[in-house]
Amino acid sequence: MANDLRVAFIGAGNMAEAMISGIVKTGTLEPRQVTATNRSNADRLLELHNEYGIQGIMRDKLQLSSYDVIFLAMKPKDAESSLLSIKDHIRPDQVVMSVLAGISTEFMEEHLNDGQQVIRVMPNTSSMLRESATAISPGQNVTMKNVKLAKSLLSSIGEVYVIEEDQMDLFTGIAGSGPAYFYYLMEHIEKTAHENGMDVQQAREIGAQTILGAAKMMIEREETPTELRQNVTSPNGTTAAGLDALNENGGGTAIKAAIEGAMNRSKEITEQLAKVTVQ
Ligand SMILES: NC(=O)C1=CN([C@@H]2O[C@H](COP(=O)(O)OP(=O)(O)OC[C@H]3O[C@@H](n4cnc5c(N)ncnc54)[C@H](OP(=O)(O)O)[C@@H]3O)[C@@H](O)[C@H]2O)C=CC1
Ligand SMILES: O=C(O)[C@@H]1CCC=N1
Repeated sequence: MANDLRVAFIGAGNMAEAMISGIVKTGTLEPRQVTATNRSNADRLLELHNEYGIQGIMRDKLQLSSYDVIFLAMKPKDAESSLLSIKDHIRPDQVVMSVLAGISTEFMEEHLNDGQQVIRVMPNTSSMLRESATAISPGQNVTMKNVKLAKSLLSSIGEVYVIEEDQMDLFTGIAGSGPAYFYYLMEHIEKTAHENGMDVQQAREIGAQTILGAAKMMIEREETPTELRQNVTSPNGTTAAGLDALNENGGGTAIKAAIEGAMNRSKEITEQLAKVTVQ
């Protein structure tokens, strides 16, 4: 990565930190190449500076023209005002990468000047450990050079997938929101283990190692998840009893509902913002 590349984050919350951690701790960028901004929370900026060595400055002090990449990392409700606030302070050769759920490249392009380069990005908080599943969908004006830049920058926080934008809501339901489903699963593993007499910390380690092992099997082995599940399941054994209980209690339906619930919320954000803009 070029050592004169400069990246600014507008919005220095959880997602920005997860990305900054991955980018800086892997040495992909030097801390001096990264700036994070907030509108009002100065303590947070100091915290990020102390932890990662990056620059933290208030949003109104940010010299936008000095950055090659501008990440938008505030909440979707603040997208429109943020886009309008950067619109006339950036050049067409700078690229705006947004991690905001439900904010389309079309919406970004409409709120920026003609020809502006934008990329929609959906990472997840596992960026912190370089284990994100991150999707990118380039807008219509982006150069191949900047798509490559996005891929190499984001590969420092995990795997990168270039997808069609019409799959972005679904990707958000699976991968952007996905870590939370596994944390929820773990909360219930811990609770059940505790109710049955196990120490919570020990249950956490055992549960996490089990999820990690299963994830690695799916990544590294050739068998499908169905074959892997069948390999665990002895006839009339313990797994069969567990899976029967999962099915009887709507396990599969709940997983589908979670993914589609998040996906539909992403679509809804897009639609709500389009309405606000038209009014
Ligand atoms: N958390 C996650 O797992 C993921 C989140 N995302 C997306 O990332 C975005 C941020 O989420 P998250 O980090 O969780 O949110 P947070 O609430 O943790 O962070 C948002 C930050 O943005 C700042 N902010 C808000 N408006 C502005 C503005 N106009 N200019 C500068 N800074 C601003 C806030 O500080 P202040 O109020 O001081 O300005 C705050 O620090 C969301 O759009 C979400 O959809 C995407 C993938 C995963
Ligand atoms: O909950 C949210 O809206 C964000 C987007 C994906 C994960 N967190």
